Amino acid sequence: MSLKPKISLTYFNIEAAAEKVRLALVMTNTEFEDKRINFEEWGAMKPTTPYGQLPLMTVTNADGSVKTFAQSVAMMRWVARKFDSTNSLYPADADTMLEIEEVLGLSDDMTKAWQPALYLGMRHMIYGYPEEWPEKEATVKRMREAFLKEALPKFMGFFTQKLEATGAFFCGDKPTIADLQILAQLRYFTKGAADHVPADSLTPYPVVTAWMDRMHAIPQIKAWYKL
Ligand SMILES: N[C@@H](CCC(=O)N[C@@H](CS)C(=O)NCC(=O)O)C(=O)O
Repeated sequence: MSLKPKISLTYFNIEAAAEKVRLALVMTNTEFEDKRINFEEWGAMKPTTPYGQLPLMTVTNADGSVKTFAQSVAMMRWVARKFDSTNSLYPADADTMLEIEEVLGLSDDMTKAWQPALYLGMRHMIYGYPEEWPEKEATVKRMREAFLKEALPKFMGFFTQKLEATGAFFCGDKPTIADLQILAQLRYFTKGAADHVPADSLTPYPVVTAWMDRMHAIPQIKAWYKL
């Protein structure tokens, strides 16, 4: 019998990049240490990490060997491939994989559209930039409002089309890692988590919010968020 490796996931005490990995671990009923550090601890830890970024995942195998990995999407794919006994979260079959990867690519495109507006408002905090220039706050506001007005409806339209075609999840009748990544990505827009991004930003997209409700009703996810 092969024993499951011990997994420790280190990130900040937020959802963001680590949440899709946590969701893959939760969905596959894989025990893990959910290690959350604060920004002060991060200052000391950053120079010791391979790429100066979190999340990091440490895997301790049954033979005692230990390896640490970066890159959240790689972690999510690995967890799903390795631990999903139903083989439906990220099947190895090439045709299914292509469908899943297409949706993951679409989600990445949305992230690229959002990140400039997000990071301009946060980089003084994360990277310690000495950031007070005139018009900064107004620029952040303008960029975030432009995202909500132009890019968000475009991506919600794409997501709606995909979900209407299946009537269930992004790639068929079962959730895959594409659903996990997009759920983690969209929850942010329902929480009032960023300035100028209202908690009802997704209300105009009922097909997408109904899918979010479906995801939140999955027993492991429901328990994870204590819903
Ligand atoms: N491609 C990486 C990106 C990781 C990343 O951007 N991490 C950010 C937080 S979301 C970070 O560690 N920022 C702190 C820093 O750069 O000092 C991944 O998906 O894991």
